[in-house]
Amino acid sequence: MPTIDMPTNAERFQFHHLVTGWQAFGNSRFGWWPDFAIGGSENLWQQLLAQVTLQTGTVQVFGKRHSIPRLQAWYGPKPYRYSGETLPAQALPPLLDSLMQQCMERAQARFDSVLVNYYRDGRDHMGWHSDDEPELGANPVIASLSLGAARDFDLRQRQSKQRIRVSLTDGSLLVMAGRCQHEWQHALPKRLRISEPRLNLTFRNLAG
Ligand SMILES: O=C(O)CCC(=O)C(=O)O
Ligand SMILES: [Fe+2]
Repeated sequence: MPTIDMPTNAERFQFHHLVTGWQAFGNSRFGWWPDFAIGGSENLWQQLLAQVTLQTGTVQVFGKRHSIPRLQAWYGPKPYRYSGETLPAQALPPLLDSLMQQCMERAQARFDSVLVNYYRDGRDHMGWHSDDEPELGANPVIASLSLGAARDFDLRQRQSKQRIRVSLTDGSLLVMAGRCQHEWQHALPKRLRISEPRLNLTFRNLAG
């Protein structure tokens, strides 16, 4: 009988954690800096909410429109398309531009756009996906800056089902690079006991 290389339950549900700095899982690379914006995060929160226009959005699933479980805003030189909706191109407000420069330096990558997600409380969430829109290029680098309530962020390797869980704390920066968007999916699960809001900025490059 052929042996099937399936992970055991213990392997499947054992979470790996990230250490500070860069680390590789095969051809995927993660960068993790929990203290990236520590010190200024309270100010950032206030200023960002003043500069950013958050909107409710909808997605089309099997021909039906649903509102997405979070608020969002898009800034970049090109429109952002996802699940049947388009967010128009819009210049970055000054604060987002300066945060983008800092993230470029840390991530050693070029960015020109940012998707802002606002999670009103622990009910707001994001399901399993990869950031693999063709506009992002073959192996996109994505830098994710978090402010406000800490939320778990889960990653799962498509083939091995390996899992990583990282608590995206206030002021932290997570970078996904290499083959991450091919080999892994990620999600921000619901956390019903959390009543405080969270802001997340994912910097991306659409120019190519
Ligand atoms: O809010 C987060 O940390 C996840 C955001 C995300 O995965 C995305 O915008 O594609
Ligand atoms: Fe994502």
